[in-house]
Amino acid sequence: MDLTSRFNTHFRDAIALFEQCATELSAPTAAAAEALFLALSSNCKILACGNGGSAADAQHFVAELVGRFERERLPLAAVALNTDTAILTAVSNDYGYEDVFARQVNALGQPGDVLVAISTSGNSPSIVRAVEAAQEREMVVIALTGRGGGRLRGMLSPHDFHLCVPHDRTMRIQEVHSLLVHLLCDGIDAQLLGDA
Ligand SMILES: O=C(CO)[C@@H](O)[C@H](O)[C@H](O)[C@H](O)COP(=O)(O)O
Ligand SMILES: [Zn+2]
Repeated sequence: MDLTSRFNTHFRDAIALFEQCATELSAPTAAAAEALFLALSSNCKILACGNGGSAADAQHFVAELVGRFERERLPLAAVALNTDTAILTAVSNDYGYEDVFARQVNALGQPGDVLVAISTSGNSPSIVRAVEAAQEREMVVIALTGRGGGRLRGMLSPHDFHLCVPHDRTMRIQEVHSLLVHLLCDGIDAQLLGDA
């Protein structure tokens, strides 16, 4: 097995996708970063959720906001909904896994808050329900998806933001999501602290 050649193909596929995303996603990601800054400036908060690798992305995003990204600044109001094992197990056990994030959105979400919903397929029921709950609570939704956006595509309103990676492979989509998380952090800090 020629792993070197295999990995070379991965690098080239990732480079081509990042090139395409630079063209297609820079503007919508800038708009999403502006919405996040506006919410934080209005004393609203950010909730983030995802499953599996996307759960890690949601935690990563929130850690950059509550801790810091590249520059010193005040901590920012953000919560990852996929981190508290007592809540995750209780809600899954008592209501079903589909409600695991929606229940927390209903507990914490206020009008003007932002839900960052991360799903490579756009079809995970727990994420779909979280988005429904956020919309019922008049929150703004920023959806990071792939594969055309799945069910989430048809649910988003003109006030929401859809960052859909134009690829069908989960690993490739997640690689771009990881960059998008950093761009959103960079965009918030640039608006807070100026260009650096
Ligand atoms: O990271 C990976 C695969 O690369 C997995 O853990 C993956 O995130 C899980 O299968 C998720 O449950 C997929 O959910 P979603 O992205 O379709 O919402
Ligand atoms: Zn993964």
